[in-house]
Amino acid sequence: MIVASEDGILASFNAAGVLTASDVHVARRVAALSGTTVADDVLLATALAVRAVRTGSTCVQLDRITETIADRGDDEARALPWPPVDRMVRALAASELVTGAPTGPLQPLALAESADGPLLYLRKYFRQEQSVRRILDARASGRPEMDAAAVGGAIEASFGATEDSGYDRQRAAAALAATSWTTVLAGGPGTGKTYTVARILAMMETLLGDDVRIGLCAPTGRAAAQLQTVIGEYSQTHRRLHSDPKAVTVHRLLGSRPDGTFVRGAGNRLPFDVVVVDETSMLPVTMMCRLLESLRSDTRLILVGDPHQLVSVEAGAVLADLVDRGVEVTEAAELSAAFREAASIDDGDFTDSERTALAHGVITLRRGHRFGNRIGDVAEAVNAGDADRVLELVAGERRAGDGEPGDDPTVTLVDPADIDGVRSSLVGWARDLRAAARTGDAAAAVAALRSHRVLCAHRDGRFGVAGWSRRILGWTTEELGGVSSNGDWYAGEPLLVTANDRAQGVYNGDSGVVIADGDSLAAVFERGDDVKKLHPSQLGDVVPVYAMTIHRSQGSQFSEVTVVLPPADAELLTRELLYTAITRARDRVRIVGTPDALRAAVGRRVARASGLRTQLREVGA
Ligand SMILES: Nc1ncnc2c1ncn2[C@@H]1O[C@H](COP(=O)(O)OP(=O)(O)OP(=O)(O)O)[C@@H](O)[C@H]1O
Repeated sequence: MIVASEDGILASFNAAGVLTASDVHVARRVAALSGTTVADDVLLATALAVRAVRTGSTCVQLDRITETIADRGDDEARALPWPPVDRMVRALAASELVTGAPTGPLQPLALAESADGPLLYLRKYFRQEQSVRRILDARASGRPEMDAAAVGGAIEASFGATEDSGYDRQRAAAALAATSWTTVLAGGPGTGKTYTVARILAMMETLLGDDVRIGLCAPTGRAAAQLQTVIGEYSQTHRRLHSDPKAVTVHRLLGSRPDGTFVRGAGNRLPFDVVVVDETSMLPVTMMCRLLESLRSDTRLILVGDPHQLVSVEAGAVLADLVDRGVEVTEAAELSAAFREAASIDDGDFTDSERTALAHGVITLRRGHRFGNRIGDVAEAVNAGDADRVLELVAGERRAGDGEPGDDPTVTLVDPADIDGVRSSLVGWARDLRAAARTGDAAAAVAALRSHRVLCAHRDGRFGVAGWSRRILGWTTEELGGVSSNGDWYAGEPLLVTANDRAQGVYNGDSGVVIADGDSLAAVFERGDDVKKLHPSQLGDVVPVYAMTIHRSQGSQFSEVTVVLPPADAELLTRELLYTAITRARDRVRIVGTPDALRAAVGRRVARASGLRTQLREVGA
């Protein structure tokens, strides 16, 4: 939207789409805090800092602004009157918005020097990031006193004896968690992060006693419910966990109040001995900061997640920053003797960069336990940004009778003009779903539901969820017959929950299916090996789901996934998005899109600026 009242420097940036109307308004309000006229360079920099937060960064990396914003093949943005960076930095360093005015303490901006060049922050995010850094550094400066032999014994008790003498990263993760105050447990989907967490908790009980207080949390209600299911199943099957911890959202753990404040904080810390955060990649810096401030210094913190996945829509990608930071830090990194002994490892087991990461409490699981190698190989090539390799691995879709089935069909690229194969697969999916649902077989219905899912980058438009849902409904109606037209549920209808409902135990992003239930209908949701059944009147916010956004699919798994790519120039189409979509599948992936779109996705990264990866020096502090 164009801001009609804006006639200064921001107008052309607004007209070119670099700044939104809200960026302009917020920047003007921030600038007004100085009480004097603000130089154009400072005003523009302020608006770019506001824009940075809107697009998920905690700061703007000033010497990369034209690169990250203008060089997206957008001539209009490139032709804007971008000021020279050094002039902008000088103006900022002298600005009262950065230094504070003699008349008052207001300093809404923070300017810092870093190895990544000058960074400009809205001060709130600077403070949060600094707080995260300070607390993590303080926690890393000491280690829990542990008897290595006891830790080794507890690991063996919870993971079981092993004959394999090689380096086992899951066991090493447990040794790290026992001997560090903060552990980052990273890994792709299906690498056994949750499997390892369950065993780490059992190990902690052995080491710290059955009355150890464990806090389990995740950024979303659904992720928390999933964590709970896996830990609960582990506890039941292995009869090991005595403390019966309950997983909640991070907000709930911290006691969030309706006014946006929290019960927990530096003055009222959490009572736990061990806190586990799952799906940490989705945790924004604001919540990470609040969580860290609420921890006692002798609480072990285990941050679990996949740093390559899509991150929170709010500012900050703390997990990815911590993983990168672990690898990039160059000072000599020492592994603790207790860790070495408990994990029974020697230096020959890993590379220098892995050693540095371990010394900073970061361990990355690498072995996939869920899907075949081909999906893992494609995901790895996507992460590495190797588009040629991705295209090599992704076979063209072959139709019946098309000749020799030479290539591995696990991951295929489907020409958007030729989607007959996708159509028949989806009609087959809907047929199985209806058949299972009509007999009232809940287990078969949820199995059919998870056998295929269409994932789109966008919500609206031809390539989005709206367009594809219409298309799939059209195909199924044509081939399988119509369903109720008055908006009532029908047996075999796939549903998506769109808001958390703790009372019923369903969460935003959960999918379920309607089945026959005697003379009536019920909705069923998969919960680990169990099924949750709810009556229509118990469900508020649900919509039919024939396709869903990749964002919403985070944390879900399907046997088969069809990924719809938007055109190559869609800004949303990024490496992280493609990676997240592909890794939702266990057995098969179809990518509907052109080779150009696939290349564009692999090439475009979500650029999230932050100062957490490097050392900072505040200018004018
Ligand atoms: N060492 C192991 N031995 C046997 N099975 C394993 C091992 N590690 C993991 N698994 C199994 O592999 C599957 C995937 O593990 P898990 O769910 O813990 O992975 P994850 O990394 O948490 O995945 P996601 O991030 O997708 O939730 C599970 O069925 C788990 O039981």
